[in-house]
Formats: sequence, structure tokens, C-alpha cells
Amino acid sequence: MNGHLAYAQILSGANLVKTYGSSYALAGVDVAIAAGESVAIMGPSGSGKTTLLHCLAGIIVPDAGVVEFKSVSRMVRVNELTERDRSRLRRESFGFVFQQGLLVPELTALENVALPLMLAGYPRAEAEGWAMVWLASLGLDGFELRRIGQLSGGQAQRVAIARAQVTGAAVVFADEPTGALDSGTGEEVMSALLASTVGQGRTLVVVTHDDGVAARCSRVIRLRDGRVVEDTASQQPSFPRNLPNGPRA
Ligand SMILES: Nc1ncnc2c1ncn2[C@@H]1O[C@H](COP(=O)(O)OP(=O)(O)OP(=O)(O)O)[C@@H](O)[C@H]1O
Repeated sequence: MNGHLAYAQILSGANLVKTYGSSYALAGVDVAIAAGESVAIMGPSGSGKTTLLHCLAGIIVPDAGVVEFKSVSRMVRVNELTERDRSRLRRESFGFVFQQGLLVPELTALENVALPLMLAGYPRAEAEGWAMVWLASLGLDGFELRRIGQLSGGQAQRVAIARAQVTGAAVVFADEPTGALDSGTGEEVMSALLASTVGQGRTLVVVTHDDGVAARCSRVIRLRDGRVVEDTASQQPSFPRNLPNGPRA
């Protein structure tokens, strides 16, 4: 048995196909991701990385194939959900970090992080309380009342990481999260992203061109022309490396 299956599988795509016109963005991709993994999706420009991330996250629906998300309480076929239910799944179970944080510039760091909770119906005081906790955990205490334009690129990206997770995301999807940052700041942001996700038992799927980012993930999936050409999961030892005592029975 592959060592990764020692953890409960949380997300999978089976035989995913996505075409645009006559060209294949995904030409039959299989991927099964276990809870607690950090998975880097790499490959040349146009190889299908973002398309794969968007299919797994329910942002787009593949033309063929099955996407399944399993949580403690349920299993859903993401590709069979209505647009409304996919949107709800994304809000409730997933978090997103993009190259540019897509934060609201008119709002403070605190308001940006509290916003998803307020949209989910939490009273403002409670939402801001949780936002404070998240900002502090990402090393941003003292910056709560700054507007986004008054933060450095790395600080703003850490606000985006907090916002992505404040509602309790089980899986965080990141698309080039360090792409707009210099290498030192990118490393800091990647540390913050890893610590706040897999460091807490959550799952991270990250599209990247950066070998340094990929090297810090537990697994690398490499695409070319819409197909998986390498998946380091198949090269792993028979139990996950971060479980020194091996899988528990
Ligand atoms: N909405 C779209 N309409 C038409 N073609 C698209 C669309 N989205 C993606 N494609 C095409 O699908 C292929 C895969 O795109 P995708 O964005 O997944 O690649 P990528 O590996 O993430 O590339 P990059 O590293 O440049 O971001 C490309 O040929 C792209 O042009």
C-alpha cells in the first residue's frame, strides 16, 4: 500500500479531463491527496496546473472525471454539485491564496480577515476576535489597523493566508502564493503558509514555478501537456516521513 494512504484521503481527482476548444488543458489526470499533505503542482506554463487546482477546488467543473472531497462527516462528488453548492463548499471547507492577495484595499488587515466570518453570519465582535487570533498567529500583531496599502507585500500575503483560513478551511489552495515576492520574503510567506496549514494538520495544495517552494512540500506532482509526468508520492517510503513511528494501526 502506498504510504500516503496511511492518512485518510481528503481530496481526489480521477481521470480528469478539461478541454478548451480543441486543446486539452487536462488530458486524464489522477490524483489522490491525503489529509495533512502539502502538495506542490509544478510544470511548464500552460501545462494545466491552475486548471487542475480549479477542478479540485470546485471553481470549474471538468468535462469528464470525478472529484471527491471527504471530510469527517461526509463525502461529496464536487463535480456533481450545483454551482451554488460548489460555492458553499468553497466557502465552508476550502481556503484560497493567490499571487496577489485580492484583499480589499479600503479595509484594514483586521477587517479583511474578519470579512469571511461576517459574511458567514458571525457578529462583528466575534469575527474580529477570531481575526485577531489569526493575525497574531501569522506574526501580524500590531498591524491589525493598517490598511492593505500600508503593509509590505509579504505582510499583505500573510493577511491573505489568515483570511483564507479564518472560517476553518480543511484544504488550502494556493496559486503562486510567492510569485510576486522577492525570494527572502517568499520564503517567509511559505513558512507562514506551511505552519498555518499542514503544521496544524490541514492540507495544502500549491501551484508553483518555484523549486524552493516545491522543495518545502511533502510531495510534488509535475504536469506536462495536461498529464501527470511525475508524482513523488510513488517515491515515498512506506510510511509518511513526518510520522517517525510509522502509521498507527
Ligand atoms: N478559460 C480558458 N479559456 C481558454 N483556454 C484556457 C482557459 N484556461 C486555461 N486555458 C488553456 O488551458 C491550458 C492550461 O492552462 P493553465 O492555466 O491550467 O496552465 P498553467 O500550467 O497553470 O500555466 P501558467 O504556469 O502559465 O499559469 C493552456 O493552454 C491555457 O491557455
